[in-house]
Amino acid sequence: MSRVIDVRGLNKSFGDKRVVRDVSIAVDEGRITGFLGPNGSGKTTTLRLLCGLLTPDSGEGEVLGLNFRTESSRIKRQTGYMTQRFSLYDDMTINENLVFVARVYGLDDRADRVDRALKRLGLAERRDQLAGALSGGWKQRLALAAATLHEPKLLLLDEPTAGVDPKARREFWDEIHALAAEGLTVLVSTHYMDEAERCHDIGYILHGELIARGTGEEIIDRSNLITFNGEGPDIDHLAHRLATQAGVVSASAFGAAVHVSGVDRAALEQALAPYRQAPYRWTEVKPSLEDVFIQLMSRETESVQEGHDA
Ligand SMILES: Nc1ncnc2c1ncn2[C@@H]1O[C@H](COP(=O)(O)OP(=O)(O)OP(=O)(O)O)[C@@H](O)[C@H]1O
Repeated sequence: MSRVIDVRGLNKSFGDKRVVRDVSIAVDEGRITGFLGPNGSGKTTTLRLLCGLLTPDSGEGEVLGLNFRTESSRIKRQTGYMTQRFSLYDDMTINENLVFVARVYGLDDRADRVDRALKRLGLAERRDQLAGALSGGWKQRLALAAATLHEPKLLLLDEPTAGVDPKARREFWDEIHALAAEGLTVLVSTHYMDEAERCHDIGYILHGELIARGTGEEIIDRSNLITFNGEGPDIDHLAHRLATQAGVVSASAFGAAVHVSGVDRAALEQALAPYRQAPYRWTEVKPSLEDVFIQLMSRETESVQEGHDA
């Protein structure tokens, strides 16, 4: 398996605002890497730097075996990019949109390429429908068809399924995995837990820094987070009360249960002590990825309170 991205010390500022801070990242061929983090943490900017759409202030390394600073135009030609907003033409059909994209890229065998993309993404029967008349899920498929029409080696997806229903999201991700199985390397920014769980690897970005990296399992193991699952009456109020206790990083209701997490076992036990009796039932559970991300995000609140330099 070859290394598709190997970049070190990436920095980017807009004016006096540092948006990406010393990011180093390595990604192997055929891997799907998800970038998570709060709004404005630098996910989109990092993706754009890696494919040469933005020029970094500093950093070195290779993307697709090319120098990512001096050969960005060659990298761009082998990269597909799907932006957050639907960027195709509502008043053109699916087919017309794809033919148009093929022309803009100057692709050969246009009709064949478009046919293959339509078949692959299950769009063939809808080829004459106006893009503007499609539901969110079908629009995303069309956008994916357009972004992969030139058969890129690297695919960047910026919050690809925002506002798309779970079934369409699942199908979209099945397709992403099929593409990855053929060797396409995928970088995706997302806020959705189910998407994070479908990535091979995850990077968590906070204030432009890559503060956690690895598989979901590795990130959970390294978090040192302790989580208890509690059941009993009036769970919503219990979650609310526990959330403000010392030693509790997060307390959230999930249906009829509450997930309470912390990093200091003694302090967490102390917070739970008043409720360690009937009718409440507690079991220690493995933290979920969501529990860990909430903990990572709580560092943001702390650093804002401490006056993080912008
Ligand atoms: N072209 C630009 N000029 C100035 N500031 C920018 C530019 N692009 C992004 N920013 C700022 O950089 C910061 C990081 O933005 P970015 O879009 O990378 O974050 P993000 O993590 O992708 O956020 P979201 O989850 O909301 O999409 C934000 O404060 C944003 O306002």
